[in-house]
Amino acid sequence: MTPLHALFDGRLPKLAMFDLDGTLVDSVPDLAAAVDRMLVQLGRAPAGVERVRLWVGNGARVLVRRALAGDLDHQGVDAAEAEAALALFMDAYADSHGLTRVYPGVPQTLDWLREHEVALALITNKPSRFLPELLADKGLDGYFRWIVGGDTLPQQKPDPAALFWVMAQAGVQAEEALFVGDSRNDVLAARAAGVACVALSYGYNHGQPIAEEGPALVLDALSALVDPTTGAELV
Ligand SMILES: O=C(O)COP(=O)(O)O
Ligand SMILES: [Mg+2]
Repeated sequence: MTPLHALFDGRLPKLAMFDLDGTLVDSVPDLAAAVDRMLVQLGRAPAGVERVRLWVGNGARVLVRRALAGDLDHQGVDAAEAEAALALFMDAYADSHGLTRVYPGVPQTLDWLREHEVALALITNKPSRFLPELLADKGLDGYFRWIVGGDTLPQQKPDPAALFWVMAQAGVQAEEALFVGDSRNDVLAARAAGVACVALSYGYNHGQPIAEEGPALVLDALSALVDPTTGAELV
């Protein structure tokens, strides 16, 4: 039995919803390059990859505010300055996917799920304008029947709205659905939607172990989800 079967009482979910950054792709090098370009254009010091890794997860607007504040807690950032900086970041990040890598085992796992007739969806806080080209460039287009970007709905994760929207489109109940992510936002959104959450340990959770957020299962590689030999245990 695979860990996925174990999560669903020996069956498979009808729908698997995926986070993108930190789950399917390691996008921090490109995000950091764009953040640093923005900071330098503003006459500030670059932040560097390691700090930007701590700040990714709540979409571009919050990432820019964190970069301006130099801190995860982005209090006191001037709203007009943040909007101007966001425009610089959006320009800098456009079409820059060259340093972004697909994590090991991702295409194989998506293929497996597709072969087993699990419907697939993508729910990311990344602005939607970046998605078509990024997904195509990384060979991840064509898998997802529904794609929700950070600006597709008024709410972003950790709000569960996107999960509810996709489940309604798919005609699937929460008990028949899975969410796979890397951060606290993903675990919280899944919990609020009543959906089982699998988390990847390698992603970006603001420097904290994702196990602390209490997902149903933590994996070190996505392929372990559908591998009957891993012996992964439910937590
Ligand atoms: O762009 C972000 O901040 C995070 O995107 P994600 O929801 O795919 O992790
Ligand atoms: Mg993520």
